[in-house]
Amino acid sequence: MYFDHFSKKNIAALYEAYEEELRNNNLVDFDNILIKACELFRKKKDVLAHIKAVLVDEYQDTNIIQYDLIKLITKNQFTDKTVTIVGDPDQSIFGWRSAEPKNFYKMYDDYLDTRSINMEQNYRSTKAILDAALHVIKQDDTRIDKALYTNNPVGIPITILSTRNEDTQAEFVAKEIKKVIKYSKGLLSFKDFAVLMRMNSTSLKFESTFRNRIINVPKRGIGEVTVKKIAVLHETHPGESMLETLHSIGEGRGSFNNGVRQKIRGLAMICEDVKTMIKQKIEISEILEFIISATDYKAYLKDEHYKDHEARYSNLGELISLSKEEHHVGDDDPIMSQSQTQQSQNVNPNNSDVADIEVDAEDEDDDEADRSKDIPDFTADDIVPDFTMDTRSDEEVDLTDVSEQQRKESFHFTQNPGQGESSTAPEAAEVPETPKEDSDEYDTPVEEKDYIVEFLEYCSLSAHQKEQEEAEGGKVTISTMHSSKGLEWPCVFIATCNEGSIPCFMSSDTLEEGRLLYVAMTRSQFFLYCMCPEERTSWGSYHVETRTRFFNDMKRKFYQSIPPEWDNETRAMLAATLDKPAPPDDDQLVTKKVNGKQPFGYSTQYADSASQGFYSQSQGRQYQSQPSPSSSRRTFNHPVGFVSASTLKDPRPSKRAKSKYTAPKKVKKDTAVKAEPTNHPPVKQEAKVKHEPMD
Ligand SMILES: Nc1ncnc2c1ncn2[C@@H]1O[C@H](COP(=O)(O)OP(=O)(O)OP(=O)(O)O)[C@@H](O)[C@H]1O
Repeated sequence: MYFDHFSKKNIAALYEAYEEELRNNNLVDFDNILIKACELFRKKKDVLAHIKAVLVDEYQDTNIIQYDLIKLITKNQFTDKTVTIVGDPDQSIFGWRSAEPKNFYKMYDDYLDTRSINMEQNYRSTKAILDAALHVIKQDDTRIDKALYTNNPVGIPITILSTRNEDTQAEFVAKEIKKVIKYSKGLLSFKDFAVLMRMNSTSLKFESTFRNRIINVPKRGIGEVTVKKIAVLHETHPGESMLETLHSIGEGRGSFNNGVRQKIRGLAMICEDVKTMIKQKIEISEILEFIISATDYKAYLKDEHYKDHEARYSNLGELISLSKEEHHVGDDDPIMSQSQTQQSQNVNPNNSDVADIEVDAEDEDDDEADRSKDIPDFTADDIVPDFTMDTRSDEEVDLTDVSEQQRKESFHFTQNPGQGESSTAPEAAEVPETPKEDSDEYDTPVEEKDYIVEFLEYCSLSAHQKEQEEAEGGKVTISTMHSSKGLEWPCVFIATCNEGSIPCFMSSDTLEEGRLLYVAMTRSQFFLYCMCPEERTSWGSYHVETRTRFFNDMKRKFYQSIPPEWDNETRAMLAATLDKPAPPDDDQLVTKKVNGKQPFGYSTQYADSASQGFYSQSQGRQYQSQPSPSSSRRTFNHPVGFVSASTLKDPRPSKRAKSKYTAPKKVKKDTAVKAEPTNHPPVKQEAKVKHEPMD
């Protein structure tokens, strides 16, 4: 309806106005970059004279104008140069932004001596993942078949797992990530996991669940880039305090988007409030409490320090208690002296950035393997089956020593004469004077804020964020399928593999949706989980969901409907796939079988001759696809919220599926990667087309 009213005429007028605005501001958008480059290369061919060769990657995503650009650069009297293009028609996923798979065939017309080289070896994924992904992509019967193979380990079948709804899906993923890290014994950390989804909106559930469970979410605050921009602005205005810079940004200085500007404005307001509190000699404990609350520091700790946020938060409590205690500053106190020296030499109290205060709870010197032990076990409400893996005591972060140490070394305060017991103001010599009413608050003498500055300075044991992240194994990636293109992770979860989501109800090109799922699946190196919630809520109402058609008729040996089981062989295969040394075998790591069957649905016969065993380059060790001798049998009980995918053909079509996807089989002529009737040789996977200079 909206579009009906918005006639083509209006759109044309709007576009003209948009172009005018770009011109007035001396700007070009991405499309214009291409258009203007083509214009330039047509008019001034000699600007291309220095180009010797052209290499185009992700060729399957080029559109018509990009193809013209390639031609302009490579085929004129100045630049009749070699061009090499690399692309995979099966990964053509940008049809909606005019990518043109037919560009592959155009190449043969325009470059007559084109040679193509098929690159069919996959170095990334296990054979099990490739098999499942090929099942999906092969449903496009218009595509050119290719003979993909890998010398990687067979691996384990992919997991296609039903969950009750999207909440339990996110819960499962959060817990499974922790479990896999734990069982991998140092092979994997958070950075090795990705959750991929068709639509951005799906990420919200994961973000909130990860906040609670893994405490690992994309940054929403003021990031590193913004901090750098603020610093540059500050430096270009000598004599201005940092707080003044923040205020000026809040009022519109510099190029920040509205969201960031608002955050900076908020930060400046917090600083102002703190200054006022200091002036009013408010107790440090109260100021601290205010800062913690105003900066939502608790949430920050949860986000950034998944492992020990509670311990860190209680450490802040310690700090507040400490600030309420009665202490005396000794002149010969080495800590005090050092602190004073630093302060008088270096510290401009006006620059103290309250938002950067970070209280570190412990030394992070434990290695990766030890860290994995720190991951808490699942709680009673776990939806993950009860694995028999040894759950040896997960070390809680012990703050006792830290707190004690901190207490010993802490900055000492004395009770402010005339104030109550809870007063935290320093002794008389260090009591800040109340600034004169008319004094410039930014010029407040250093001495006046000694007690605050020193206290904050001393207590701020901040670690560089990047080092911190590195120490904690990075972050789980949450990404759309489109954005995952070209990337890879040892463990990938694909969320909401349901009809309506993939293929997406908004897409008219089902084949492209299949390719998109193929791209997502082939991002994984070893573990691949395809999650299928049975119910979803959209716009306030429930829908029964159907698993995506792309999994229909998948061979049973290609997938399992329970989470992967772990044994030493799995871990050895994981290590071999990642080309890492395998951790020593662990008798506690139990192979589990479902009803006595082969745990993964893959029999040893499944492995082809090339992969009957597999070889770890790193260890020079030959592994066989045989069950571990230490394996024991186990039957799974599926707990609440966890539903076994007993069959991939869900007999119940969802309401949405019914309405949107009653006749999905027809291939739209203009959207498939269908070959034009042509005499050209077929293009296969990763076709490299090379054009030698023509005579
Ligand atoms: N010759 C090789 N030997 C060993 N490993 C390789 C080789 N070529 C590529 N790899 C590894 O295989 C993985 C995939 O490689 P790369 O990203 O170049 O492939 P790609 O074809 O661009 O993948 P995609 O298009 O699916 O994203 C990477 O981990 C890379 O290091």
